Amino acid sequence: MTTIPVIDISALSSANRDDWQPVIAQIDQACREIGFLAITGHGISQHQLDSMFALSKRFFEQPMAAKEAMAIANSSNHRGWGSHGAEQLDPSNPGDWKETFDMAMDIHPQHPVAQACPALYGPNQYGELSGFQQQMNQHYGLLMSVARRMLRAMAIALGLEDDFFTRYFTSEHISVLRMIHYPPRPADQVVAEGAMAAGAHTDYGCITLLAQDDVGGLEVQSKDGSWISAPPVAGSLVVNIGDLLQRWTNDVYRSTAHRVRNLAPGKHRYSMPFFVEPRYDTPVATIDACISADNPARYEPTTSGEWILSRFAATYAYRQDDADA
Ligand SMILES: O=C(O)CCC(=O)C(=O)O
Ligand SMILES: [Fe+2]
Repeated sequence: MTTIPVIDISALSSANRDDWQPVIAQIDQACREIGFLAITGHGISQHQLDSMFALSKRFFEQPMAAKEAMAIANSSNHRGWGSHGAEQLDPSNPGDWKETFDMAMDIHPQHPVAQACPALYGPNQYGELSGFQQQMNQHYGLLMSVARRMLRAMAIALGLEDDFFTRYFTSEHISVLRMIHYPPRPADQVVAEGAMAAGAHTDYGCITLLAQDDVGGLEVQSKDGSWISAPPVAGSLVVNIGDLLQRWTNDVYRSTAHRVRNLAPGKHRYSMPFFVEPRYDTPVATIDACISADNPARYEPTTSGEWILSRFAATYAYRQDDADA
């Protein structure tokens, strides 16, 4: 495979269930073979995506003090603005060069889910930008409706009830909308050969829906280890499988490593991943239909919250080791 498939999912919105099947088969094949696809016909207009990128640009152009006032480091539930660039510890070996903003459902600290799992639930930090909170929340709703359609298609493809996955997204799920700005690296920064704007990683959750601007640079690792480009396709969203869904499906669906190539000097890049993650107490036990003689059960049962928190912990340990090195 040298490209990721582009699939028009408009038939999934048909009232006639028979129309869904050809699209479901294409999605299923992409999830098994490469874990990455691009979708069109998802119902979010180019105009809406453009207005979100314009909002993102305005957001990141705010003065540093305004962004620092909503620093993710001051949030107990991973919401707000983060900059790896500003915290670069070793300028001769710079890693990712990006700033981010994370938001999710805005939940009062007294809500039972926030009481039960304060590391994943709580308030957002929006700052002062006019209209920002409303636009982010409206876009979050649009993306969630696409995510539900995709999760329903995957459930049907795997021979499960239509709502096998979506039932864990009816309320208090932990999906996160992130905006990313990859600024140009400073002229005096020494960049190692092969340095990436975003290093190779897999995503934690069930699926990710990604909007990218027209700069390009996203690459996906294929089964043979080679890197293939996932170039911008106008109006599309990139969809990829995350580790939690790979685990749930006993590796039938693949969570694939991806990275973003370093940008040409002076270039800015903007992207917007939406990490689709179910309620913290979702039981994630290997789906029976994904177990066979050739593919025996590989994983112990876990919960969504336990899994996501273990991945956060691993990331922090890794970063800590990195800093100590
Ligand atoms: O910026 C991109 O295109 C990819 C971002 C990404 O993979 C991530 O944030 O998990
Ligand atoms: Fe990613």
